[in-house]
Amino acid sequence: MSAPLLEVENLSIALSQGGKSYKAVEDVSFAIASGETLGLVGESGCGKSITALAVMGLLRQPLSLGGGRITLDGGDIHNLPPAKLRQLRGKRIAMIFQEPMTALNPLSTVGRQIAEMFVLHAGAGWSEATDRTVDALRQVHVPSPERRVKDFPHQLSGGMRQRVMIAIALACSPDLLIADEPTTALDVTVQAEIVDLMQELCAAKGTAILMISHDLGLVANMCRRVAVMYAGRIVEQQAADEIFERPQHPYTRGLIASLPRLGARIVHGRQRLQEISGVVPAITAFPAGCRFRPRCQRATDICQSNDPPPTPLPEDGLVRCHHHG
Ligand SMILES: Nc1ncnc2c1ncn2[C@@H]1O[C@H](COP(=O)(O)OP(=O)(O)OP(=O)(O)O)[C@@H](O)[C@H]1O
Repeated sequence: MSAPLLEVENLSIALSQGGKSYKAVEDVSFAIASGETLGLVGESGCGKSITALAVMGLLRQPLSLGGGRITLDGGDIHNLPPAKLRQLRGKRIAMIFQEPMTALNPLSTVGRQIAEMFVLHAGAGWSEATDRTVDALRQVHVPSPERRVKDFPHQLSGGMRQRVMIAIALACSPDLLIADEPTTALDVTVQAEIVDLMQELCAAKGTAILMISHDLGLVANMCRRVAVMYAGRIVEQQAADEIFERPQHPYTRGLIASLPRLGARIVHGRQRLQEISGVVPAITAFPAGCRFRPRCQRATDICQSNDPPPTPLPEDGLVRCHHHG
């Protein structure tokens, strides 16, 4: 891989609760090169979103940076003064969230919210920004953009709002887009359109993507590499096709088995999917040894007593399991 654009090294995120400190995320490392796509996948509560917040420099109490380094082009993000960090967000790193309604200002027209990006981050005047806004809406295939700029977020459908979020995020051609479950709240047909659009625009602008999702199928389809997260740690990281061909961690296998497949057995009109039994443990109750042990069919004594260290796999991959393969 060429020199990384973003490098996250041994990231830990601390959670303060009831006078105690817990590690919500521990020893997480990954890198993304310019224009590359990396998927971060895992069930709800594994620590994907707070990892993204750490990359954006947006961790707030009770969460804080517990250790490690996050660098963009070699510069430590967390050492930047607040004003520089604000500049970096939007201009170099942009983020799209699951529910655009919470990220958009309900009291401001969508046109104004896009134009602000050009004014704040690209030094444009308001009249130039307004012209560029219409173009930006056209790029994300919003019909009649000249009229839509005057709409407020509640006047748009969920899919159109997410297109507006993409227009805002990509307005200044950022180096990195972090997309946190960007399609989860949308209808399946709209989901595919939004993913295609995001990929197409990022490829045209050379923007790298950190795609966060619980859906391994979606992530593997659109990303070159995939990092699988479980209970605050990356348990496997590999090229996307390798993850499907040769999954190494029992958790990754479980995620694959729970994906709907074409041609799979249909029982009572529905596909029977294999769910991973049990739930992700709470941060305050991570089990000793391997954190996946209570849910793992391969677990043996060593999994209870010893935390599995990261084992290197070919092509910069890694797995954390005593019985991988
Ligand atoms: N502000 C907060 N205060 C306390 N705990 C938090 C806070 N934010 C997140 N957490 C906890 O941190 C853990 C990881 O949360 P995170 O949102 O990163 O998970 P996730 O993998 O992105 O799942 P989801 O898709 O549901 O957001 C969860 O146990 C969550 O309850």
